[in-house]
Amino acid sequence: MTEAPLRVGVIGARGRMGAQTCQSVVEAPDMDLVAAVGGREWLFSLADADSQVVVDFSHPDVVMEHIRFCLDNNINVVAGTSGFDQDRLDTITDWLQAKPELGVIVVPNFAIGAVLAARFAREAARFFESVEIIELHHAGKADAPSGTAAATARAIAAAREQAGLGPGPDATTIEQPGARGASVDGIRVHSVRLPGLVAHQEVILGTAGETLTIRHDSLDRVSFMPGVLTAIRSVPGRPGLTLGLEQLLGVV
Ligand SMILES: NC(=O)C1=CN([C@@H]2O[C@H](COP(=O)(O)OP(=O)(O)OC[C@H]3O[C@@H](n4cnc5c(N)ncnc54)[C@H](OP(=O)(O)O)[C@@H]3O)[C@@H](O)[C@H]2O)C=CC1
Ligand SMILES: O=C(O)C1=N[C@H](C(=O)O)C[C@H](O)C1
Repeated sequence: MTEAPLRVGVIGARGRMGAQTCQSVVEAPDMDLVAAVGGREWLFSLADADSQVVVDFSHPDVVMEHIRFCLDNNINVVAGTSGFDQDRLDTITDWLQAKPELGVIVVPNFAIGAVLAARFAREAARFFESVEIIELHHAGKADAPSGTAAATARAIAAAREQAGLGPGPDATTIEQPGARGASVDGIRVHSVRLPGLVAHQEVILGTAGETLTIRHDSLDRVSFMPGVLTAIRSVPGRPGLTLGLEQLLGVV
């Protein structure tokens, strides 16, 4: 017996990622796109359409409200929107206690190369005195630093702490505000915004006499789609909160 297609809704459907996601869901033989909404005013149509999974590519200011709405209406969530910190993840975990059958997957970056690059950076972190991140994105990006860079920085900081490494040597005594980038858990993150870019990140590690650069480039938003479809297929069978694609792809 063939299974019925998964009923999928998309929030942020008119946006860069939302539009690409709608197209990929329509093309997937095992999914039906049952609702495609811009924002808050049409959220109810996700429930009316009996969505099983909702994918969110909206804005950091509203994504939590969207997740809450979905859980209240018994819908699993794949959240690709940026802006998640530990407080937000803890809040989702609290909400899920009342809905133990539902799943939420929060993914900072759906591109396989980005997932691998973050893993390689985490592995390399303990061998180098210093590390900084440069992330480069299109000029329309809502936030800085990127969610990918923030997640990478947090993972690197945790790996450094576990290895007993303190702050890297940094002799800057005079600097203009911002010149050294933002500090995420003590890791410097520099954000570049330019028309022509899509989504790019370099992790540069340095120690005596050598550097290692781990770079990933998304040149087209199709790079995110295999990961998005994997998360949609997985979430109904993964109750609770899942952070990142690593477990789904076996990159652990
Ligand atoms: N996890 C990943 O791999 C990726 C994540 N992202 C993230 O996805 C998010 C969206 O990116 P992108 O598609 O480029 O952004 P866009 O600006 O192109 O699209 C955002 C969409 O969200 C809607 N939206 C914006 N603000 C609100 C609001 N206040 N309330 C309701 N809806 C709102 C917009 O609606 P309207 O059209 O009506 O303005 C639009 O449809 C970002 O956080 C980005 O960082 C992006 C790429 C990959
Ligand atoms: O806004 C984007 O474009 C992207 N956002 C995500 C992020 O903030 O990390 C993922 C990717 O970098 C593209």
